[in-house]
Formats: sequence, C-alpha cells, structure tokens
Amino acid sequence: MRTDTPLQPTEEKLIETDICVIGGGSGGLSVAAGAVQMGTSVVLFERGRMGGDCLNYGCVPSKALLAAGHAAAAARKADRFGISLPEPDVDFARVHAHVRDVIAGIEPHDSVERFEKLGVKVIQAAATFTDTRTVTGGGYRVRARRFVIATGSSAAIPPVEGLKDTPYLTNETIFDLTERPAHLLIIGGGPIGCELAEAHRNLGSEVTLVEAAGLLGNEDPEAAALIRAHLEKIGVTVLDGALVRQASGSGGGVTLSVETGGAIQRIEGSHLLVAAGRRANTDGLGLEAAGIETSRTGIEVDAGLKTSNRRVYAIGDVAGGLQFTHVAGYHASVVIRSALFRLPAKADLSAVPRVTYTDPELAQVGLLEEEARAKHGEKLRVLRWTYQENDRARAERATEGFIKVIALKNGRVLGATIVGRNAGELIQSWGLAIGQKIKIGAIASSIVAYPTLAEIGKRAAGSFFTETLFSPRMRKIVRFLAAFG
Ligand SMILES: Cc1cc2nc3c(=O)[nH]c(=O)nc-3n(C[C@H](O)[C@H](O)[C@H](O)COP(=O)(O)OP(=O)(O)OC[C@H]3O[C@@H](n4cnc5c(N)ncnc54)[C@H](O)[C@@H]3O)c2cc1C
Ligand SMILES: NC(=O)c1ccc[n+]([C@@H]2O[C@H](COP(=O)([O-])OP(=O)(O)OC[C@H]3O[C@@H](n4cnc5c(N)ncnc54)[C@H](O)[C@@H]3O)[C@@H](O)[C@H]2O)c1
Repeated sequence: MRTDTPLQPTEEKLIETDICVIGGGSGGLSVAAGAVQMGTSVVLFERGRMGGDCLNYGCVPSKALLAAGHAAAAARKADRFGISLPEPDVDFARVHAHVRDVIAGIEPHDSVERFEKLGVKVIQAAATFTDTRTVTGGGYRVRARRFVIATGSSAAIPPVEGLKDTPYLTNETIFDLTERPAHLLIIGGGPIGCELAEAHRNLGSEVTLVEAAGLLGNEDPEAAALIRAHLEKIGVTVLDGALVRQASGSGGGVTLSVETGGAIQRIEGSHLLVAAGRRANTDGLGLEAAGIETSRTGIEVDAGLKTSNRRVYAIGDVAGGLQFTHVAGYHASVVIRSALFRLPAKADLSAVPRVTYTDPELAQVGLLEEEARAKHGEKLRVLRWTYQENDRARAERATEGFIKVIALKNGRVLGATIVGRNAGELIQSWGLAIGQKIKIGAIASSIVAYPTLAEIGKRAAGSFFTETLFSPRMRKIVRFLAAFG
C-alpha cells in the first residue's frame, strides 16, 4: 500500500490500496480480516462503532437480553420440577450491565487495535465516493483496485402520522435503557419485534405487539402460530392484522391509534419500539458519482455481489437480500474468492438457516412448504415429528414444538422448519443435508445419541420409509426369507 502522500489543494492524504472496505460490521470486518491475512493491502472506513449492528445494536445485545429473560422465565416455571421459587426480582440496571458486559467481552475481536495489528488501515470516518474509483473520508482520499460496500441497514420508520414527533426507540437505542419499561409498545412483529417482546415480557414489562399482517410472516404459518400462542401465553398482548394509524406522546408516555378490522383502538404505553423492517444505509455514500445503482431494497448486485460499477461489491444488509450476520459473513467469503483469487464466485443462498431466538425457537432452512409446492408441485413428501414424542423433551418438560421436513419423493431434502427448544442448533444438520445434497436415507440411518432432541430429526427422516418398511409387501418378503431358516 502506498500511503499518506499529501495532496494539494484539498490536503487530503492519498492512499492507494488493493481493497477498500466501507463499513466495519459483520460483512466488512470479515472481508478486511480475510483479505489482509492473505497478503493484500486493505483500508477500512467505519463511521460509528466497530462491529456494526450485530455487536452493538443487534444480535449480541438481543441474545444477551433474551438470555436474561429466559433465566427469569425458567425460575417462574421451576415449579413443574418440584422446585418452588418466588417471582424473580428483576434488577433491570443489572440486566443492562450484563448486556454491556457481553458486548465488552466480544468487542476486542472487532476493535480498531486488532484490525490495525492485522495490518488494516482503519479510518474512523464516513466514506463517500467522489468518482468511480475514489472514496474520501476522514482527511483521506482512497483509490483502490476493488471496493466493498458493507454499510448495513437501519430501522425503517413507517409513515405513521405523528410518529416523527413521538419519542420512540429503535434497535440502536433500546439496549441503552437502564430502567425497565413499564409498558412497551412495539410496532412490527418480525424477528426483532418477537424477540424483544418476549425478552421484555419475561423481564417483567407489560408488552403490546402491533403487527400489520401476521406475526413472523416470512415463516412457516404453523410454526409462526406456535410462537404467537407462546407470546400470548407469557402475557404479551398480540394485535395482528392491526395497522398503526397515528402516534403521539411525550417523555411521559406514548399513545398509538391502531386500526383492526375497520375499528380504531387507542393503546397507551410508557415506551415505543419501532421494529417495522430495515432500510439500507446508502445515504451519503455518493453512489451516483460511482455509477452504482440502487433498488427499493438496497444496492443492486449480481449473483457475484458486484454492483453496476464492476470495481465495487456490495455485501450484507446493504445488498437488500437476506439480512443476517452469517449471510454477511458468507458474502465476505464470496467477495474474497472473486476479488483476491479472480475465481468465478456466486452467492448460493439455498441453504441459509435463520433462527428467531424466542423459547421455543423458530428455525428454518431451505424452502418453506408453500415455496416447495410452488416449485415442485405435488411431488413432495412432508415429514413431521413432534417434541411431544421425544423423551428428552419430555424429561425437560419442553414438549411444545415440531419439525417439518420437505423432501422430494426421491429423498432429496428441500427444506426444514423446526419450532421448539434449541431449534437453532437442530437446524444445522438440515442445512448441511440441503447444501451437500445428503439424502433423507442417510439421516434416517445415522446413529443419534439417546436421549437427545436431535432424535426428532432422525424420526422425521425415518418416517419417509415407514410406509414401505411396514407394508404388506415387506411382510411377505420377510416371511419368505424366514422360510429359508
Ligand atoms: C435487533 C437485531 C437483532 C438481530 N439479531 C440477529 C441474529 O440473531 N442473527 C443474525 O444473523 N442477524 C441478526 N440481526 C441482523 C444482523 O445484525 C445484520 O444482518 C448484520 O449486522 C449485517 O451486517 P452488515 O455488515 O451488513 O452491517 P452492519 O453490521 O450493520 O455494519 C455496517 C457498518 O457500516 C457502518 N457504515 C455505514 N455507512 C457508512 C459510511 N458511509 N462510511 C463508513 N461506515 C459506514 C455502520 O456504522 C456499521 O458499523 C439482527 C439485527 C437486529 C437489528
Ligand atoms: N434472530 C435473527 O436472526 C434476527 C433477529 C432480529 C432481526 N433479524 C434481521 O433483521 C431483519 C429486520 O427485522 P424486523 O423485525 O425489523 O423486520 P421484518 O421486516 O421481518 O418485520 C417487520 C414487521 O413489521 C410490520 N410492519 C411494518 N409497518 C407496520 C406498521 N405501520 N404497523 C404495524 N406493523 C408494521 C411488517 O408487517 C413486518 O411483519 C430481519 O428480517 C432479519 O433479517 C434477524
């Protein structure tokens, strides 16, 4: 890398580098760490906190908050094991300290210090394209062989009357609360809304979740219905098919006017969380100057994650597809193959798992039943098994839930939905089966430790063969063979 050449008259220092990454979150850091360790020069711009949404405002704090909530919920449910405990006394300031401590423990891995030690030039400023191959920011002008835009997404604020003048929280501010919200109103019943509704309810807040369509609308409807029933069971008020029409309030509280089936109702709460989807972070990037096209969902990319400017890739949330940390990380590996090794690399998203971390969890990989039917018609087998029929689930009194596997009649696995305890761990082997084209027979004949929840998957796979194995024809064959002694 040739660096720090003073430039007149702007006085920006010029850096020429192999790779310039914009955004130090899940995607950007993976590209930067991978590329620099493979011998290329890397400049990374980050305008906010290293680690991006996942570490600071997303996955990590939400899972830490959920874990605290699950501890409280476990104490409330201990009675069924013969252990009587009083209602847990939740000290929200200490819960907040726990969340901060978890972030602080992970932070060094994503820090400026670590990346500079690896050899990355980190510029702590917002980056803007000034032409097709130059980015400026923080007093630098960077010209690179390849650019990677990994600027993530932010909470989309729906066009609700009065909302912009009403105090509201988003994922960037809710984890700052040190006092428990008395009554949390949530707009949006996607993964963010459901996870944070469950966490706050378990920690003792009153929670009302308002969703315009159906809760977890991108998921298997039967699995989503189970999560809805669970949230209601723990005391969350769920209003679905409910459109927020108006918002008002001050520091003292918030009121929403919500329309359900033509009728308007007013709901009052102490705090409001907006979790109504995401908007790609493209403002201020100077995309026009770089000839980079965008769509409604984000920066337009081809299957190799290249934008309309062939020197520039876009990865992670800003690319407008699946918005998960592991997808951003996977995108990073595709870009490294393409930019460093000049190999033809395409993102294959057919086996990307996703998990909503309520308890029960909801996990999905591959096609939903409805998607599989649309693509393959009636050539499908739908295999099911329930947690109720699993001995470990019974021992742990976690019998809520099921697995549903969608396979072709030739045994190829197309998709799996698991809703129940540890579904997020159990889904991984189904992702492997889809990705590596492992047939259902291999799963049915694998040896699974007893008693584990993983037996649920093996039993579902085994049910693929039940009809053939226990058919009159099979009985005839076995009787015939027995005749030979
Ligand atoms: C509440 C919540 C919970 C979530 N839970 C999960 C989960 O459990 N599992 C999961 O897989 N995903 C989860 N996600 C999604 C996950 O956080 C994102 O998919 C992931 O962070 C995307 O990574 P990214 O690199 O695209 O963007 P980010 O990680 O957001 O990083 C983008 C970075 O770019 C920086 N930036 C933006 N513009 C500029 C600029 N012009 N110049 C310089 N820097 C810039 C930003 O400051 C930011 O640091 C969750 C999200 C939220 C909001
Ligand atoms: N566990 C995880 O992996 C995890 C957790 C949280 C977030 N995420 C990621 O972040 C993304 C964003 O999550 P999200 O929950 O914000 O988005 P989402 O798009 O999945 O859900 C938003 C919901 O808000 C509803 N909505 C929109 N406007 C509304 C209005 N005016 N009134 C009522 N409801 C309204 C929509 O119908 C939708 O169901 C997810 O898709 C996922 O990729 C992942």
